[in-house]
Amino acid sequence: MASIAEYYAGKNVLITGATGFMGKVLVEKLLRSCPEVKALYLLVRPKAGQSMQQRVSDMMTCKLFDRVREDNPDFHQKIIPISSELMQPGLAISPEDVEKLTGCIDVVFHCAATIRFDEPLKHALQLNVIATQQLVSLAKQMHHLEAFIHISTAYANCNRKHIDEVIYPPPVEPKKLIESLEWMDDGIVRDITPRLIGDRPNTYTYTKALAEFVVQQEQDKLNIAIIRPSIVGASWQEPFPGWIDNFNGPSGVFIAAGKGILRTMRANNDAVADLIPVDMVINLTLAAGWYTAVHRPKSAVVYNCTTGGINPFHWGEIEHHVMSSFKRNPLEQAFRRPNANITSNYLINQYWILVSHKFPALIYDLFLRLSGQKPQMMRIFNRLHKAISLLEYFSSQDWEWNSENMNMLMSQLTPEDRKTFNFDVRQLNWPEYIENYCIVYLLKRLRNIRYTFNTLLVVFIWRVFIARSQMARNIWYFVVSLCFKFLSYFRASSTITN
Ligand SMILES: CCCCC/C=C\C/C=C\CCCCCCCC(=O)SCCNC(=O)CCNC(=O)[C@H](O)C(C)(C)COP(=O)(O)OP(=O)(O)OC[C@H]1O[C@@H](n2cnc3c(N)ncnc32)[C@H](O)[C@@H]1OP(=O)(O)O
Ligand SMILES: NC(=O)C1=CN([C@@H]2O[C@H](COP(=O)(O)OP(=O)(O)OC[C@H]3O[C@@H](n4cnc5c(N)ncnc54)[C@H](OP(=O)(O)O)[C@@H]3O)[C@@H](O)[C@H]2O)C=CC1
Repeated sequence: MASIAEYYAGKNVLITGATGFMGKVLVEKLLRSCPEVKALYLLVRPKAGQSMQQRVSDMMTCKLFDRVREDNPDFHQKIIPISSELMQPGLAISPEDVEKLTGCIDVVFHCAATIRFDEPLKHALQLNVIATQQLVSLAKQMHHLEAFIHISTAYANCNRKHIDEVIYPPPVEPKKLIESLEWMDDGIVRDITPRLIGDRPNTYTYTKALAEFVVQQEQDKLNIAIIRPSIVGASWQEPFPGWIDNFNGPSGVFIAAGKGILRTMRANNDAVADLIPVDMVINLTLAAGWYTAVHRPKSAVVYNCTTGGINPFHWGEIEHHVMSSFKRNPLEQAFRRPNANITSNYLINQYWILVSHKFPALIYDLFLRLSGQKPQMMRIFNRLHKAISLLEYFSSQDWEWNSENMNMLMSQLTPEDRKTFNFDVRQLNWPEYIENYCIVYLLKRLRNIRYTFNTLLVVFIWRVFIARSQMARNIWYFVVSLCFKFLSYFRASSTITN
C-alpha cells in the first residue's frame, strides 16, 4: 500500500480556508512532506484591498514557509489561487474555474468557516452550512474525486457530555432552517437565535453541527471524513515549536495574562483543557485524506481529534504553567506584574474583576485623563470581558470524547508515516508545550515587531539627519573609518598570530 507521501504524489488538491490558521499549516505540511504533490488549488477571496493573488503571495513569504522555501525555492509554482467568495451563490467561482476544478481535483479539504462565537446566525449559517452544501455539490461534479475531508469541531455536539465518533441527528433540518431564515429580517433572526441554538452556547457550534449533517447526507456519493479537533493551539514541533498567528481561543487569554491585564477568569481547575497542537491536527487530517481515498469506507468516518481521553491536562495546570512561564520570562511593557488566577466561583470572580480589573483601569484612565491623554484601559477591559464571557462555557466544564478512529488511523500508518505525520498525543509533554506556546512565539513576535520598528526608526532618523547636516556626515564618516581601521588592524594581527 502507498505511503501518505506516495499517495499524494501527482494529486491535485483543493483547499478552502487556506489563508486561515489551520489552512496555512495544511498547505505548508503538504508541500514539505508530500513534495511530489502536483498542485494545490486554493479557494481564496480578495480582502482588505488585496487581490487574492497578493494575499496568497504574502502568505507564502511568512516565516511558516521558511522550511519549504529552503527545500524547494520554487514551491509557489504548485500553488494555484482560485477566486472564490464562499458566501456567494456558486461560491462565486467562474465557469472556467469550475470546469478546471471538476476536471482535475483528487482530494478536497474544507477548512473555511467563521469561527467567531458572536457571529449572527444568518452569517454563520451562510458560511458554515450553505457554503459547505455548495462545496459538496461542486465536489459531486468532480470526475476523479477520491476523498472529501470536512473540518468540523469537537464542540459541534457540546450539548452532550459524552461524544462518540458518529454524526448525531441535527438540532433542526438544515434545509428547513435555511428556508425559514431567508424571509426573516436580521432583527427577528437575532431575537429567535437563543431559542434556535437551544442548549448550545453559540451560533458557531450550532452551525458546525448542521454542517456535519449536510456533509453526511452525501456519504453515498462521496468518500467522506469529518475531522473534529478540540481547542487548536500553537504547533508542537512543526514546522517549528510554538507557531501561532492569532489570538483565538486560549491564545488571547494567555497573552492578556502575560501582559498583567487579565488577573481573573472563570474556569474549573479540575476540568480537562482539551488543547491539541495545530501540527497534530493537520497530520491527522492528511492521514485521514490518505485513508479515505485508499480504503473508501462505505460511510463517512468521524475522527474526534482530542487529547483529554489519552493525555489529559487540566485548566488548573495550564494556569500554573502559563503563569510560571511569564514570571520567568516577563513580556515587555506589561500593564502589571502577571498574576492571573482561575476560579469556578462566580462571586469570587466578580469580586476580583472589580478589584483587579475595573479599579486599576479606572485609576489608570484617570491618570491618562489628567495627563491630557485619551483614556483607554476601561475600553480594553470591556473587550476582554466580552471575549472571556464567550470562552468561559468551554473552560468551566469538561467533555468525554471517544477517539477510537484516531487510534485506528494511527495503527494503519507505516512506522515511517507515524513519524512524519505524527498525531500520537501521548508524546505531548504539556509543560514543555505550554512553555513554547507562551514564550517562543508570542514573546518573540512581540519583540521582533518592536526591534524591527525601533531599528527602522533609528535608520530613518539617521538618514534624514545625515542628508541635512554636514556635522552629522562628518561624524558618520569618522565612525565608519574608525571601524574600518579597527577591522584592518584586527585582521592583520590575527594573520600574524596564525
Ligand atoms: C492564565 C490563565 C489561563 C487559564 C486559561 C483558562 C481558560 C482558557 C480560555 C479559553 C478556552 C476556550 C476555548 C474554546 C475554543 C473552542 C474551540 C473551537 O471550536 S473553534 C475556534 C475558537 N474560536 C474562537 O476562539 C473565536 C473567539 N473569538 C471571537 O468570537 C471574537 O474574536 C470575540 C471574542 C467575540 C471578540 O470580537 P470583537 O469583534 O469584539 O473583536 P475582534 O475579534 O476584532 O477582537 C478584538 C480584540 O480581542 C482580541 N481577542 C480575540 N479573541 C480573544 C480571546 N480569546 N482572548 C482575549 N482577547 C481576544 C483580539 O485579538 C482583538 O485584539 P486587538 O484589538 O488588540 O487586535
Ligand atoms: N481554531 C480552532 O481552535 C478550531 C478550528 N476548527 C475548525 O477548523 C477550521 C479552520 O479554522 P481556523 O483556521 O482556526 O479559522 P480561521 O478563522 O483562521 O480561518 C478561516 C478561513 O476561512 C476563510 N473564509 C472565511 N469566510 C470566507 C468567505 N466568505 N469566503 C472565502 N473564504 C472564507 C478565511 O479566509 P479569509 O482569510 O479570506 O478571511 C480563512 O481562510 C474551521 O472549520 C473551524 O471550524 C475546529 C476546532 C478548533
